[in-house]
Amino acid sequence: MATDSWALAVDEQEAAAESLGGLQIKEKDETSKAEANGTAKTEDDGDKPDEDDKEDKAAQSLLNKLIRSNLVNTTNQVEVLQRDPNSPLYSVKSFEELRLKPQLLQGVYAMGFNRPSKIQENALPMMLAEPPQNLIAQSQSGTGKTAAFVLAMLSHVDPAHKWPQCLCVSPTYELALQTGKVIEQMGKFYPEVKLAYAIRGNKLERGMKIQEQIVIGTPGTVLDWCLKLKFIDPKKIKVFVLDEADVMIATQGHQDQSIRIQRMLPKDCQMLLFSATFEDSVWRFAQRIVPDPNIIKLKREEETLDTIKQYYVLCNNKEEKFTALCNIYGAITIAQAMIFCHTRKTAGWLAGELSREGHQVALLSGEMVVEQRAAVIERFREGKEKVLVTTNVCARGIDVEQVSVVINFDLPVDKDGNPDNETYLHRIGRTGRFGKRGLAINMVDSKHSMNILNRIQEHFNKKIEKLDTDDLDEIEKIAN
Ligand SMILES: Nc1ncnc2c1ncn2[C@@H]1O[C@H](COP(=O)(O)OP(=O)(O)OP(=O)(O)O)[C@@H](O)[C@H]1O
Repeated sequence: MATDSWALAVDEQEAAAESLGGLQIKEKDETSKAEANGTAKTEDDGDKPDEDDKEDKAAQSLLNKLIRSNLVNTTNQVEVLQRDPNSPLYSVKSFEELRLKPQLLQGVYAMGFNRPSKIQENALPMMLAEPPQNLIAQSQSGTGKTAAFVLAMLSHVDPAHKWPQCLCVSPTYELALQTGKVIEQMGKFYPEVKLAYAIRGNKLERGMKIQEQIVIGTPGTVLDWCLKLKFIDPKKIKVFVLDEADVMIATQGHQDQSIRIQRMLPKDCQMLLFSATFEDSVWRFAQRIVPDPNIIKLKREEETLDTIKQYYVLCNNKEEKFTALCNIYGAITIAQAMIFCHTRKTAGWLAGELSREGHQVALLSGEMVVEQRAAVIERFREGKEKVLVTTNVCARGIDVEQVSVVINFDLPVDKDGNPDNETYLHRIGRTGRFGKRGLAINMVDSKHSMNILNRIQEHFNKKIEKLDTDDLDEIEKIAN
């Protein structure tokens, strides 16, 4: 299906992904994974839904970090539960109030932070208090948790001591590297403090002792370094951070390893745990890791369909859906659109067809590793491409504010073929705060998909209007 310009666009995307630097781009063994999963039946000629539809929390979290350049705004209030309810509740509105070391304040400002984020206002005074306080903090990705605990670790180390004093565990190698980068950035003007990575592949000579004051790594390697190889003396650790607890517990074995690490630490070691979500399993785990915690929670901003105009278009097959799409493009001006497909095959086909029609198309699908996906999204955000065709892989977590038109080329369904209301809302919903008007167009091509649409409509109790894409006047109206 590839046309020259399409092939060129893919080359450009791949080059962009490679130039992202820092992290290695790895090939994934998609074929064998897809074969292993070969039973799934879909509307698309037996084609399989994108492999990465399966929740991959670590990849999602990494993608979020790679594409995010700013704090996520929220109007919700922070909830604080103090261990000692009688002690005054401190919160700060500026970094100066924290009496940070000048080198660290310089680092914070060099990163472009003017004032603490919502979660940092309460978390930082607790984390920097004397005596140290334990903390469990939950808030969505992008609200400033990493920056907060990095600042706490850097504040607590004594650079004169050449041994590990702060230990941070992350669920994956890549996530550990990302946090390491923040430590390096924030500690830029504090060069006496050094950082070591306890990650697979980082082999040290037996018998040696680590001199770096901060160690960041994955639970298995950290445990080995403390217990088996004795590179780290856990009794000298003053601050223990467990990051991304929700991602951590999704991986077999990480929970036990983390608990075993925690048990080796001294009683007065400060324990800090962070999570983007707080389901019961995370909460139970958090309580095993952090004794006598203070708790800070920041609710996620709710998405709504209130400011969205929703339509559906009746078609018979994917070719007709494509024609309808072209008619829409012919009638209204669409600055940028995201188009969601159920399978990689449909997404690839559609991207090729659109490209043939002269659209600048970006394609996002499961065979790309996270860094490549991040690069494609980045290019789209910069406006280099006007249409982003994607499978479910990026339905979550990407926040492209300028996109006002979302097209469900296939309706979102879960693995059992039922309507996936949550994904529907997440794709087209907007937070009240950024209540820009949006347009959502759903393509319906069978009785089955009409049924899905009706159920989505019922679920949200919001009418989805029928749109006749052969009638140009009618299409023009929806843009007003
Ligand atoms: N006080 C602040 N002022 C401005 N920007 C900030 C501040 N704190 C953090 N940031 C920036 O906001 C973004 C999100 O912060 P951070 O990574 O700490 O959030 P997080 O809650 O840990 O999310 P994630 O788990 O996805 O990393 C980063 O780009 C970070 O540099």
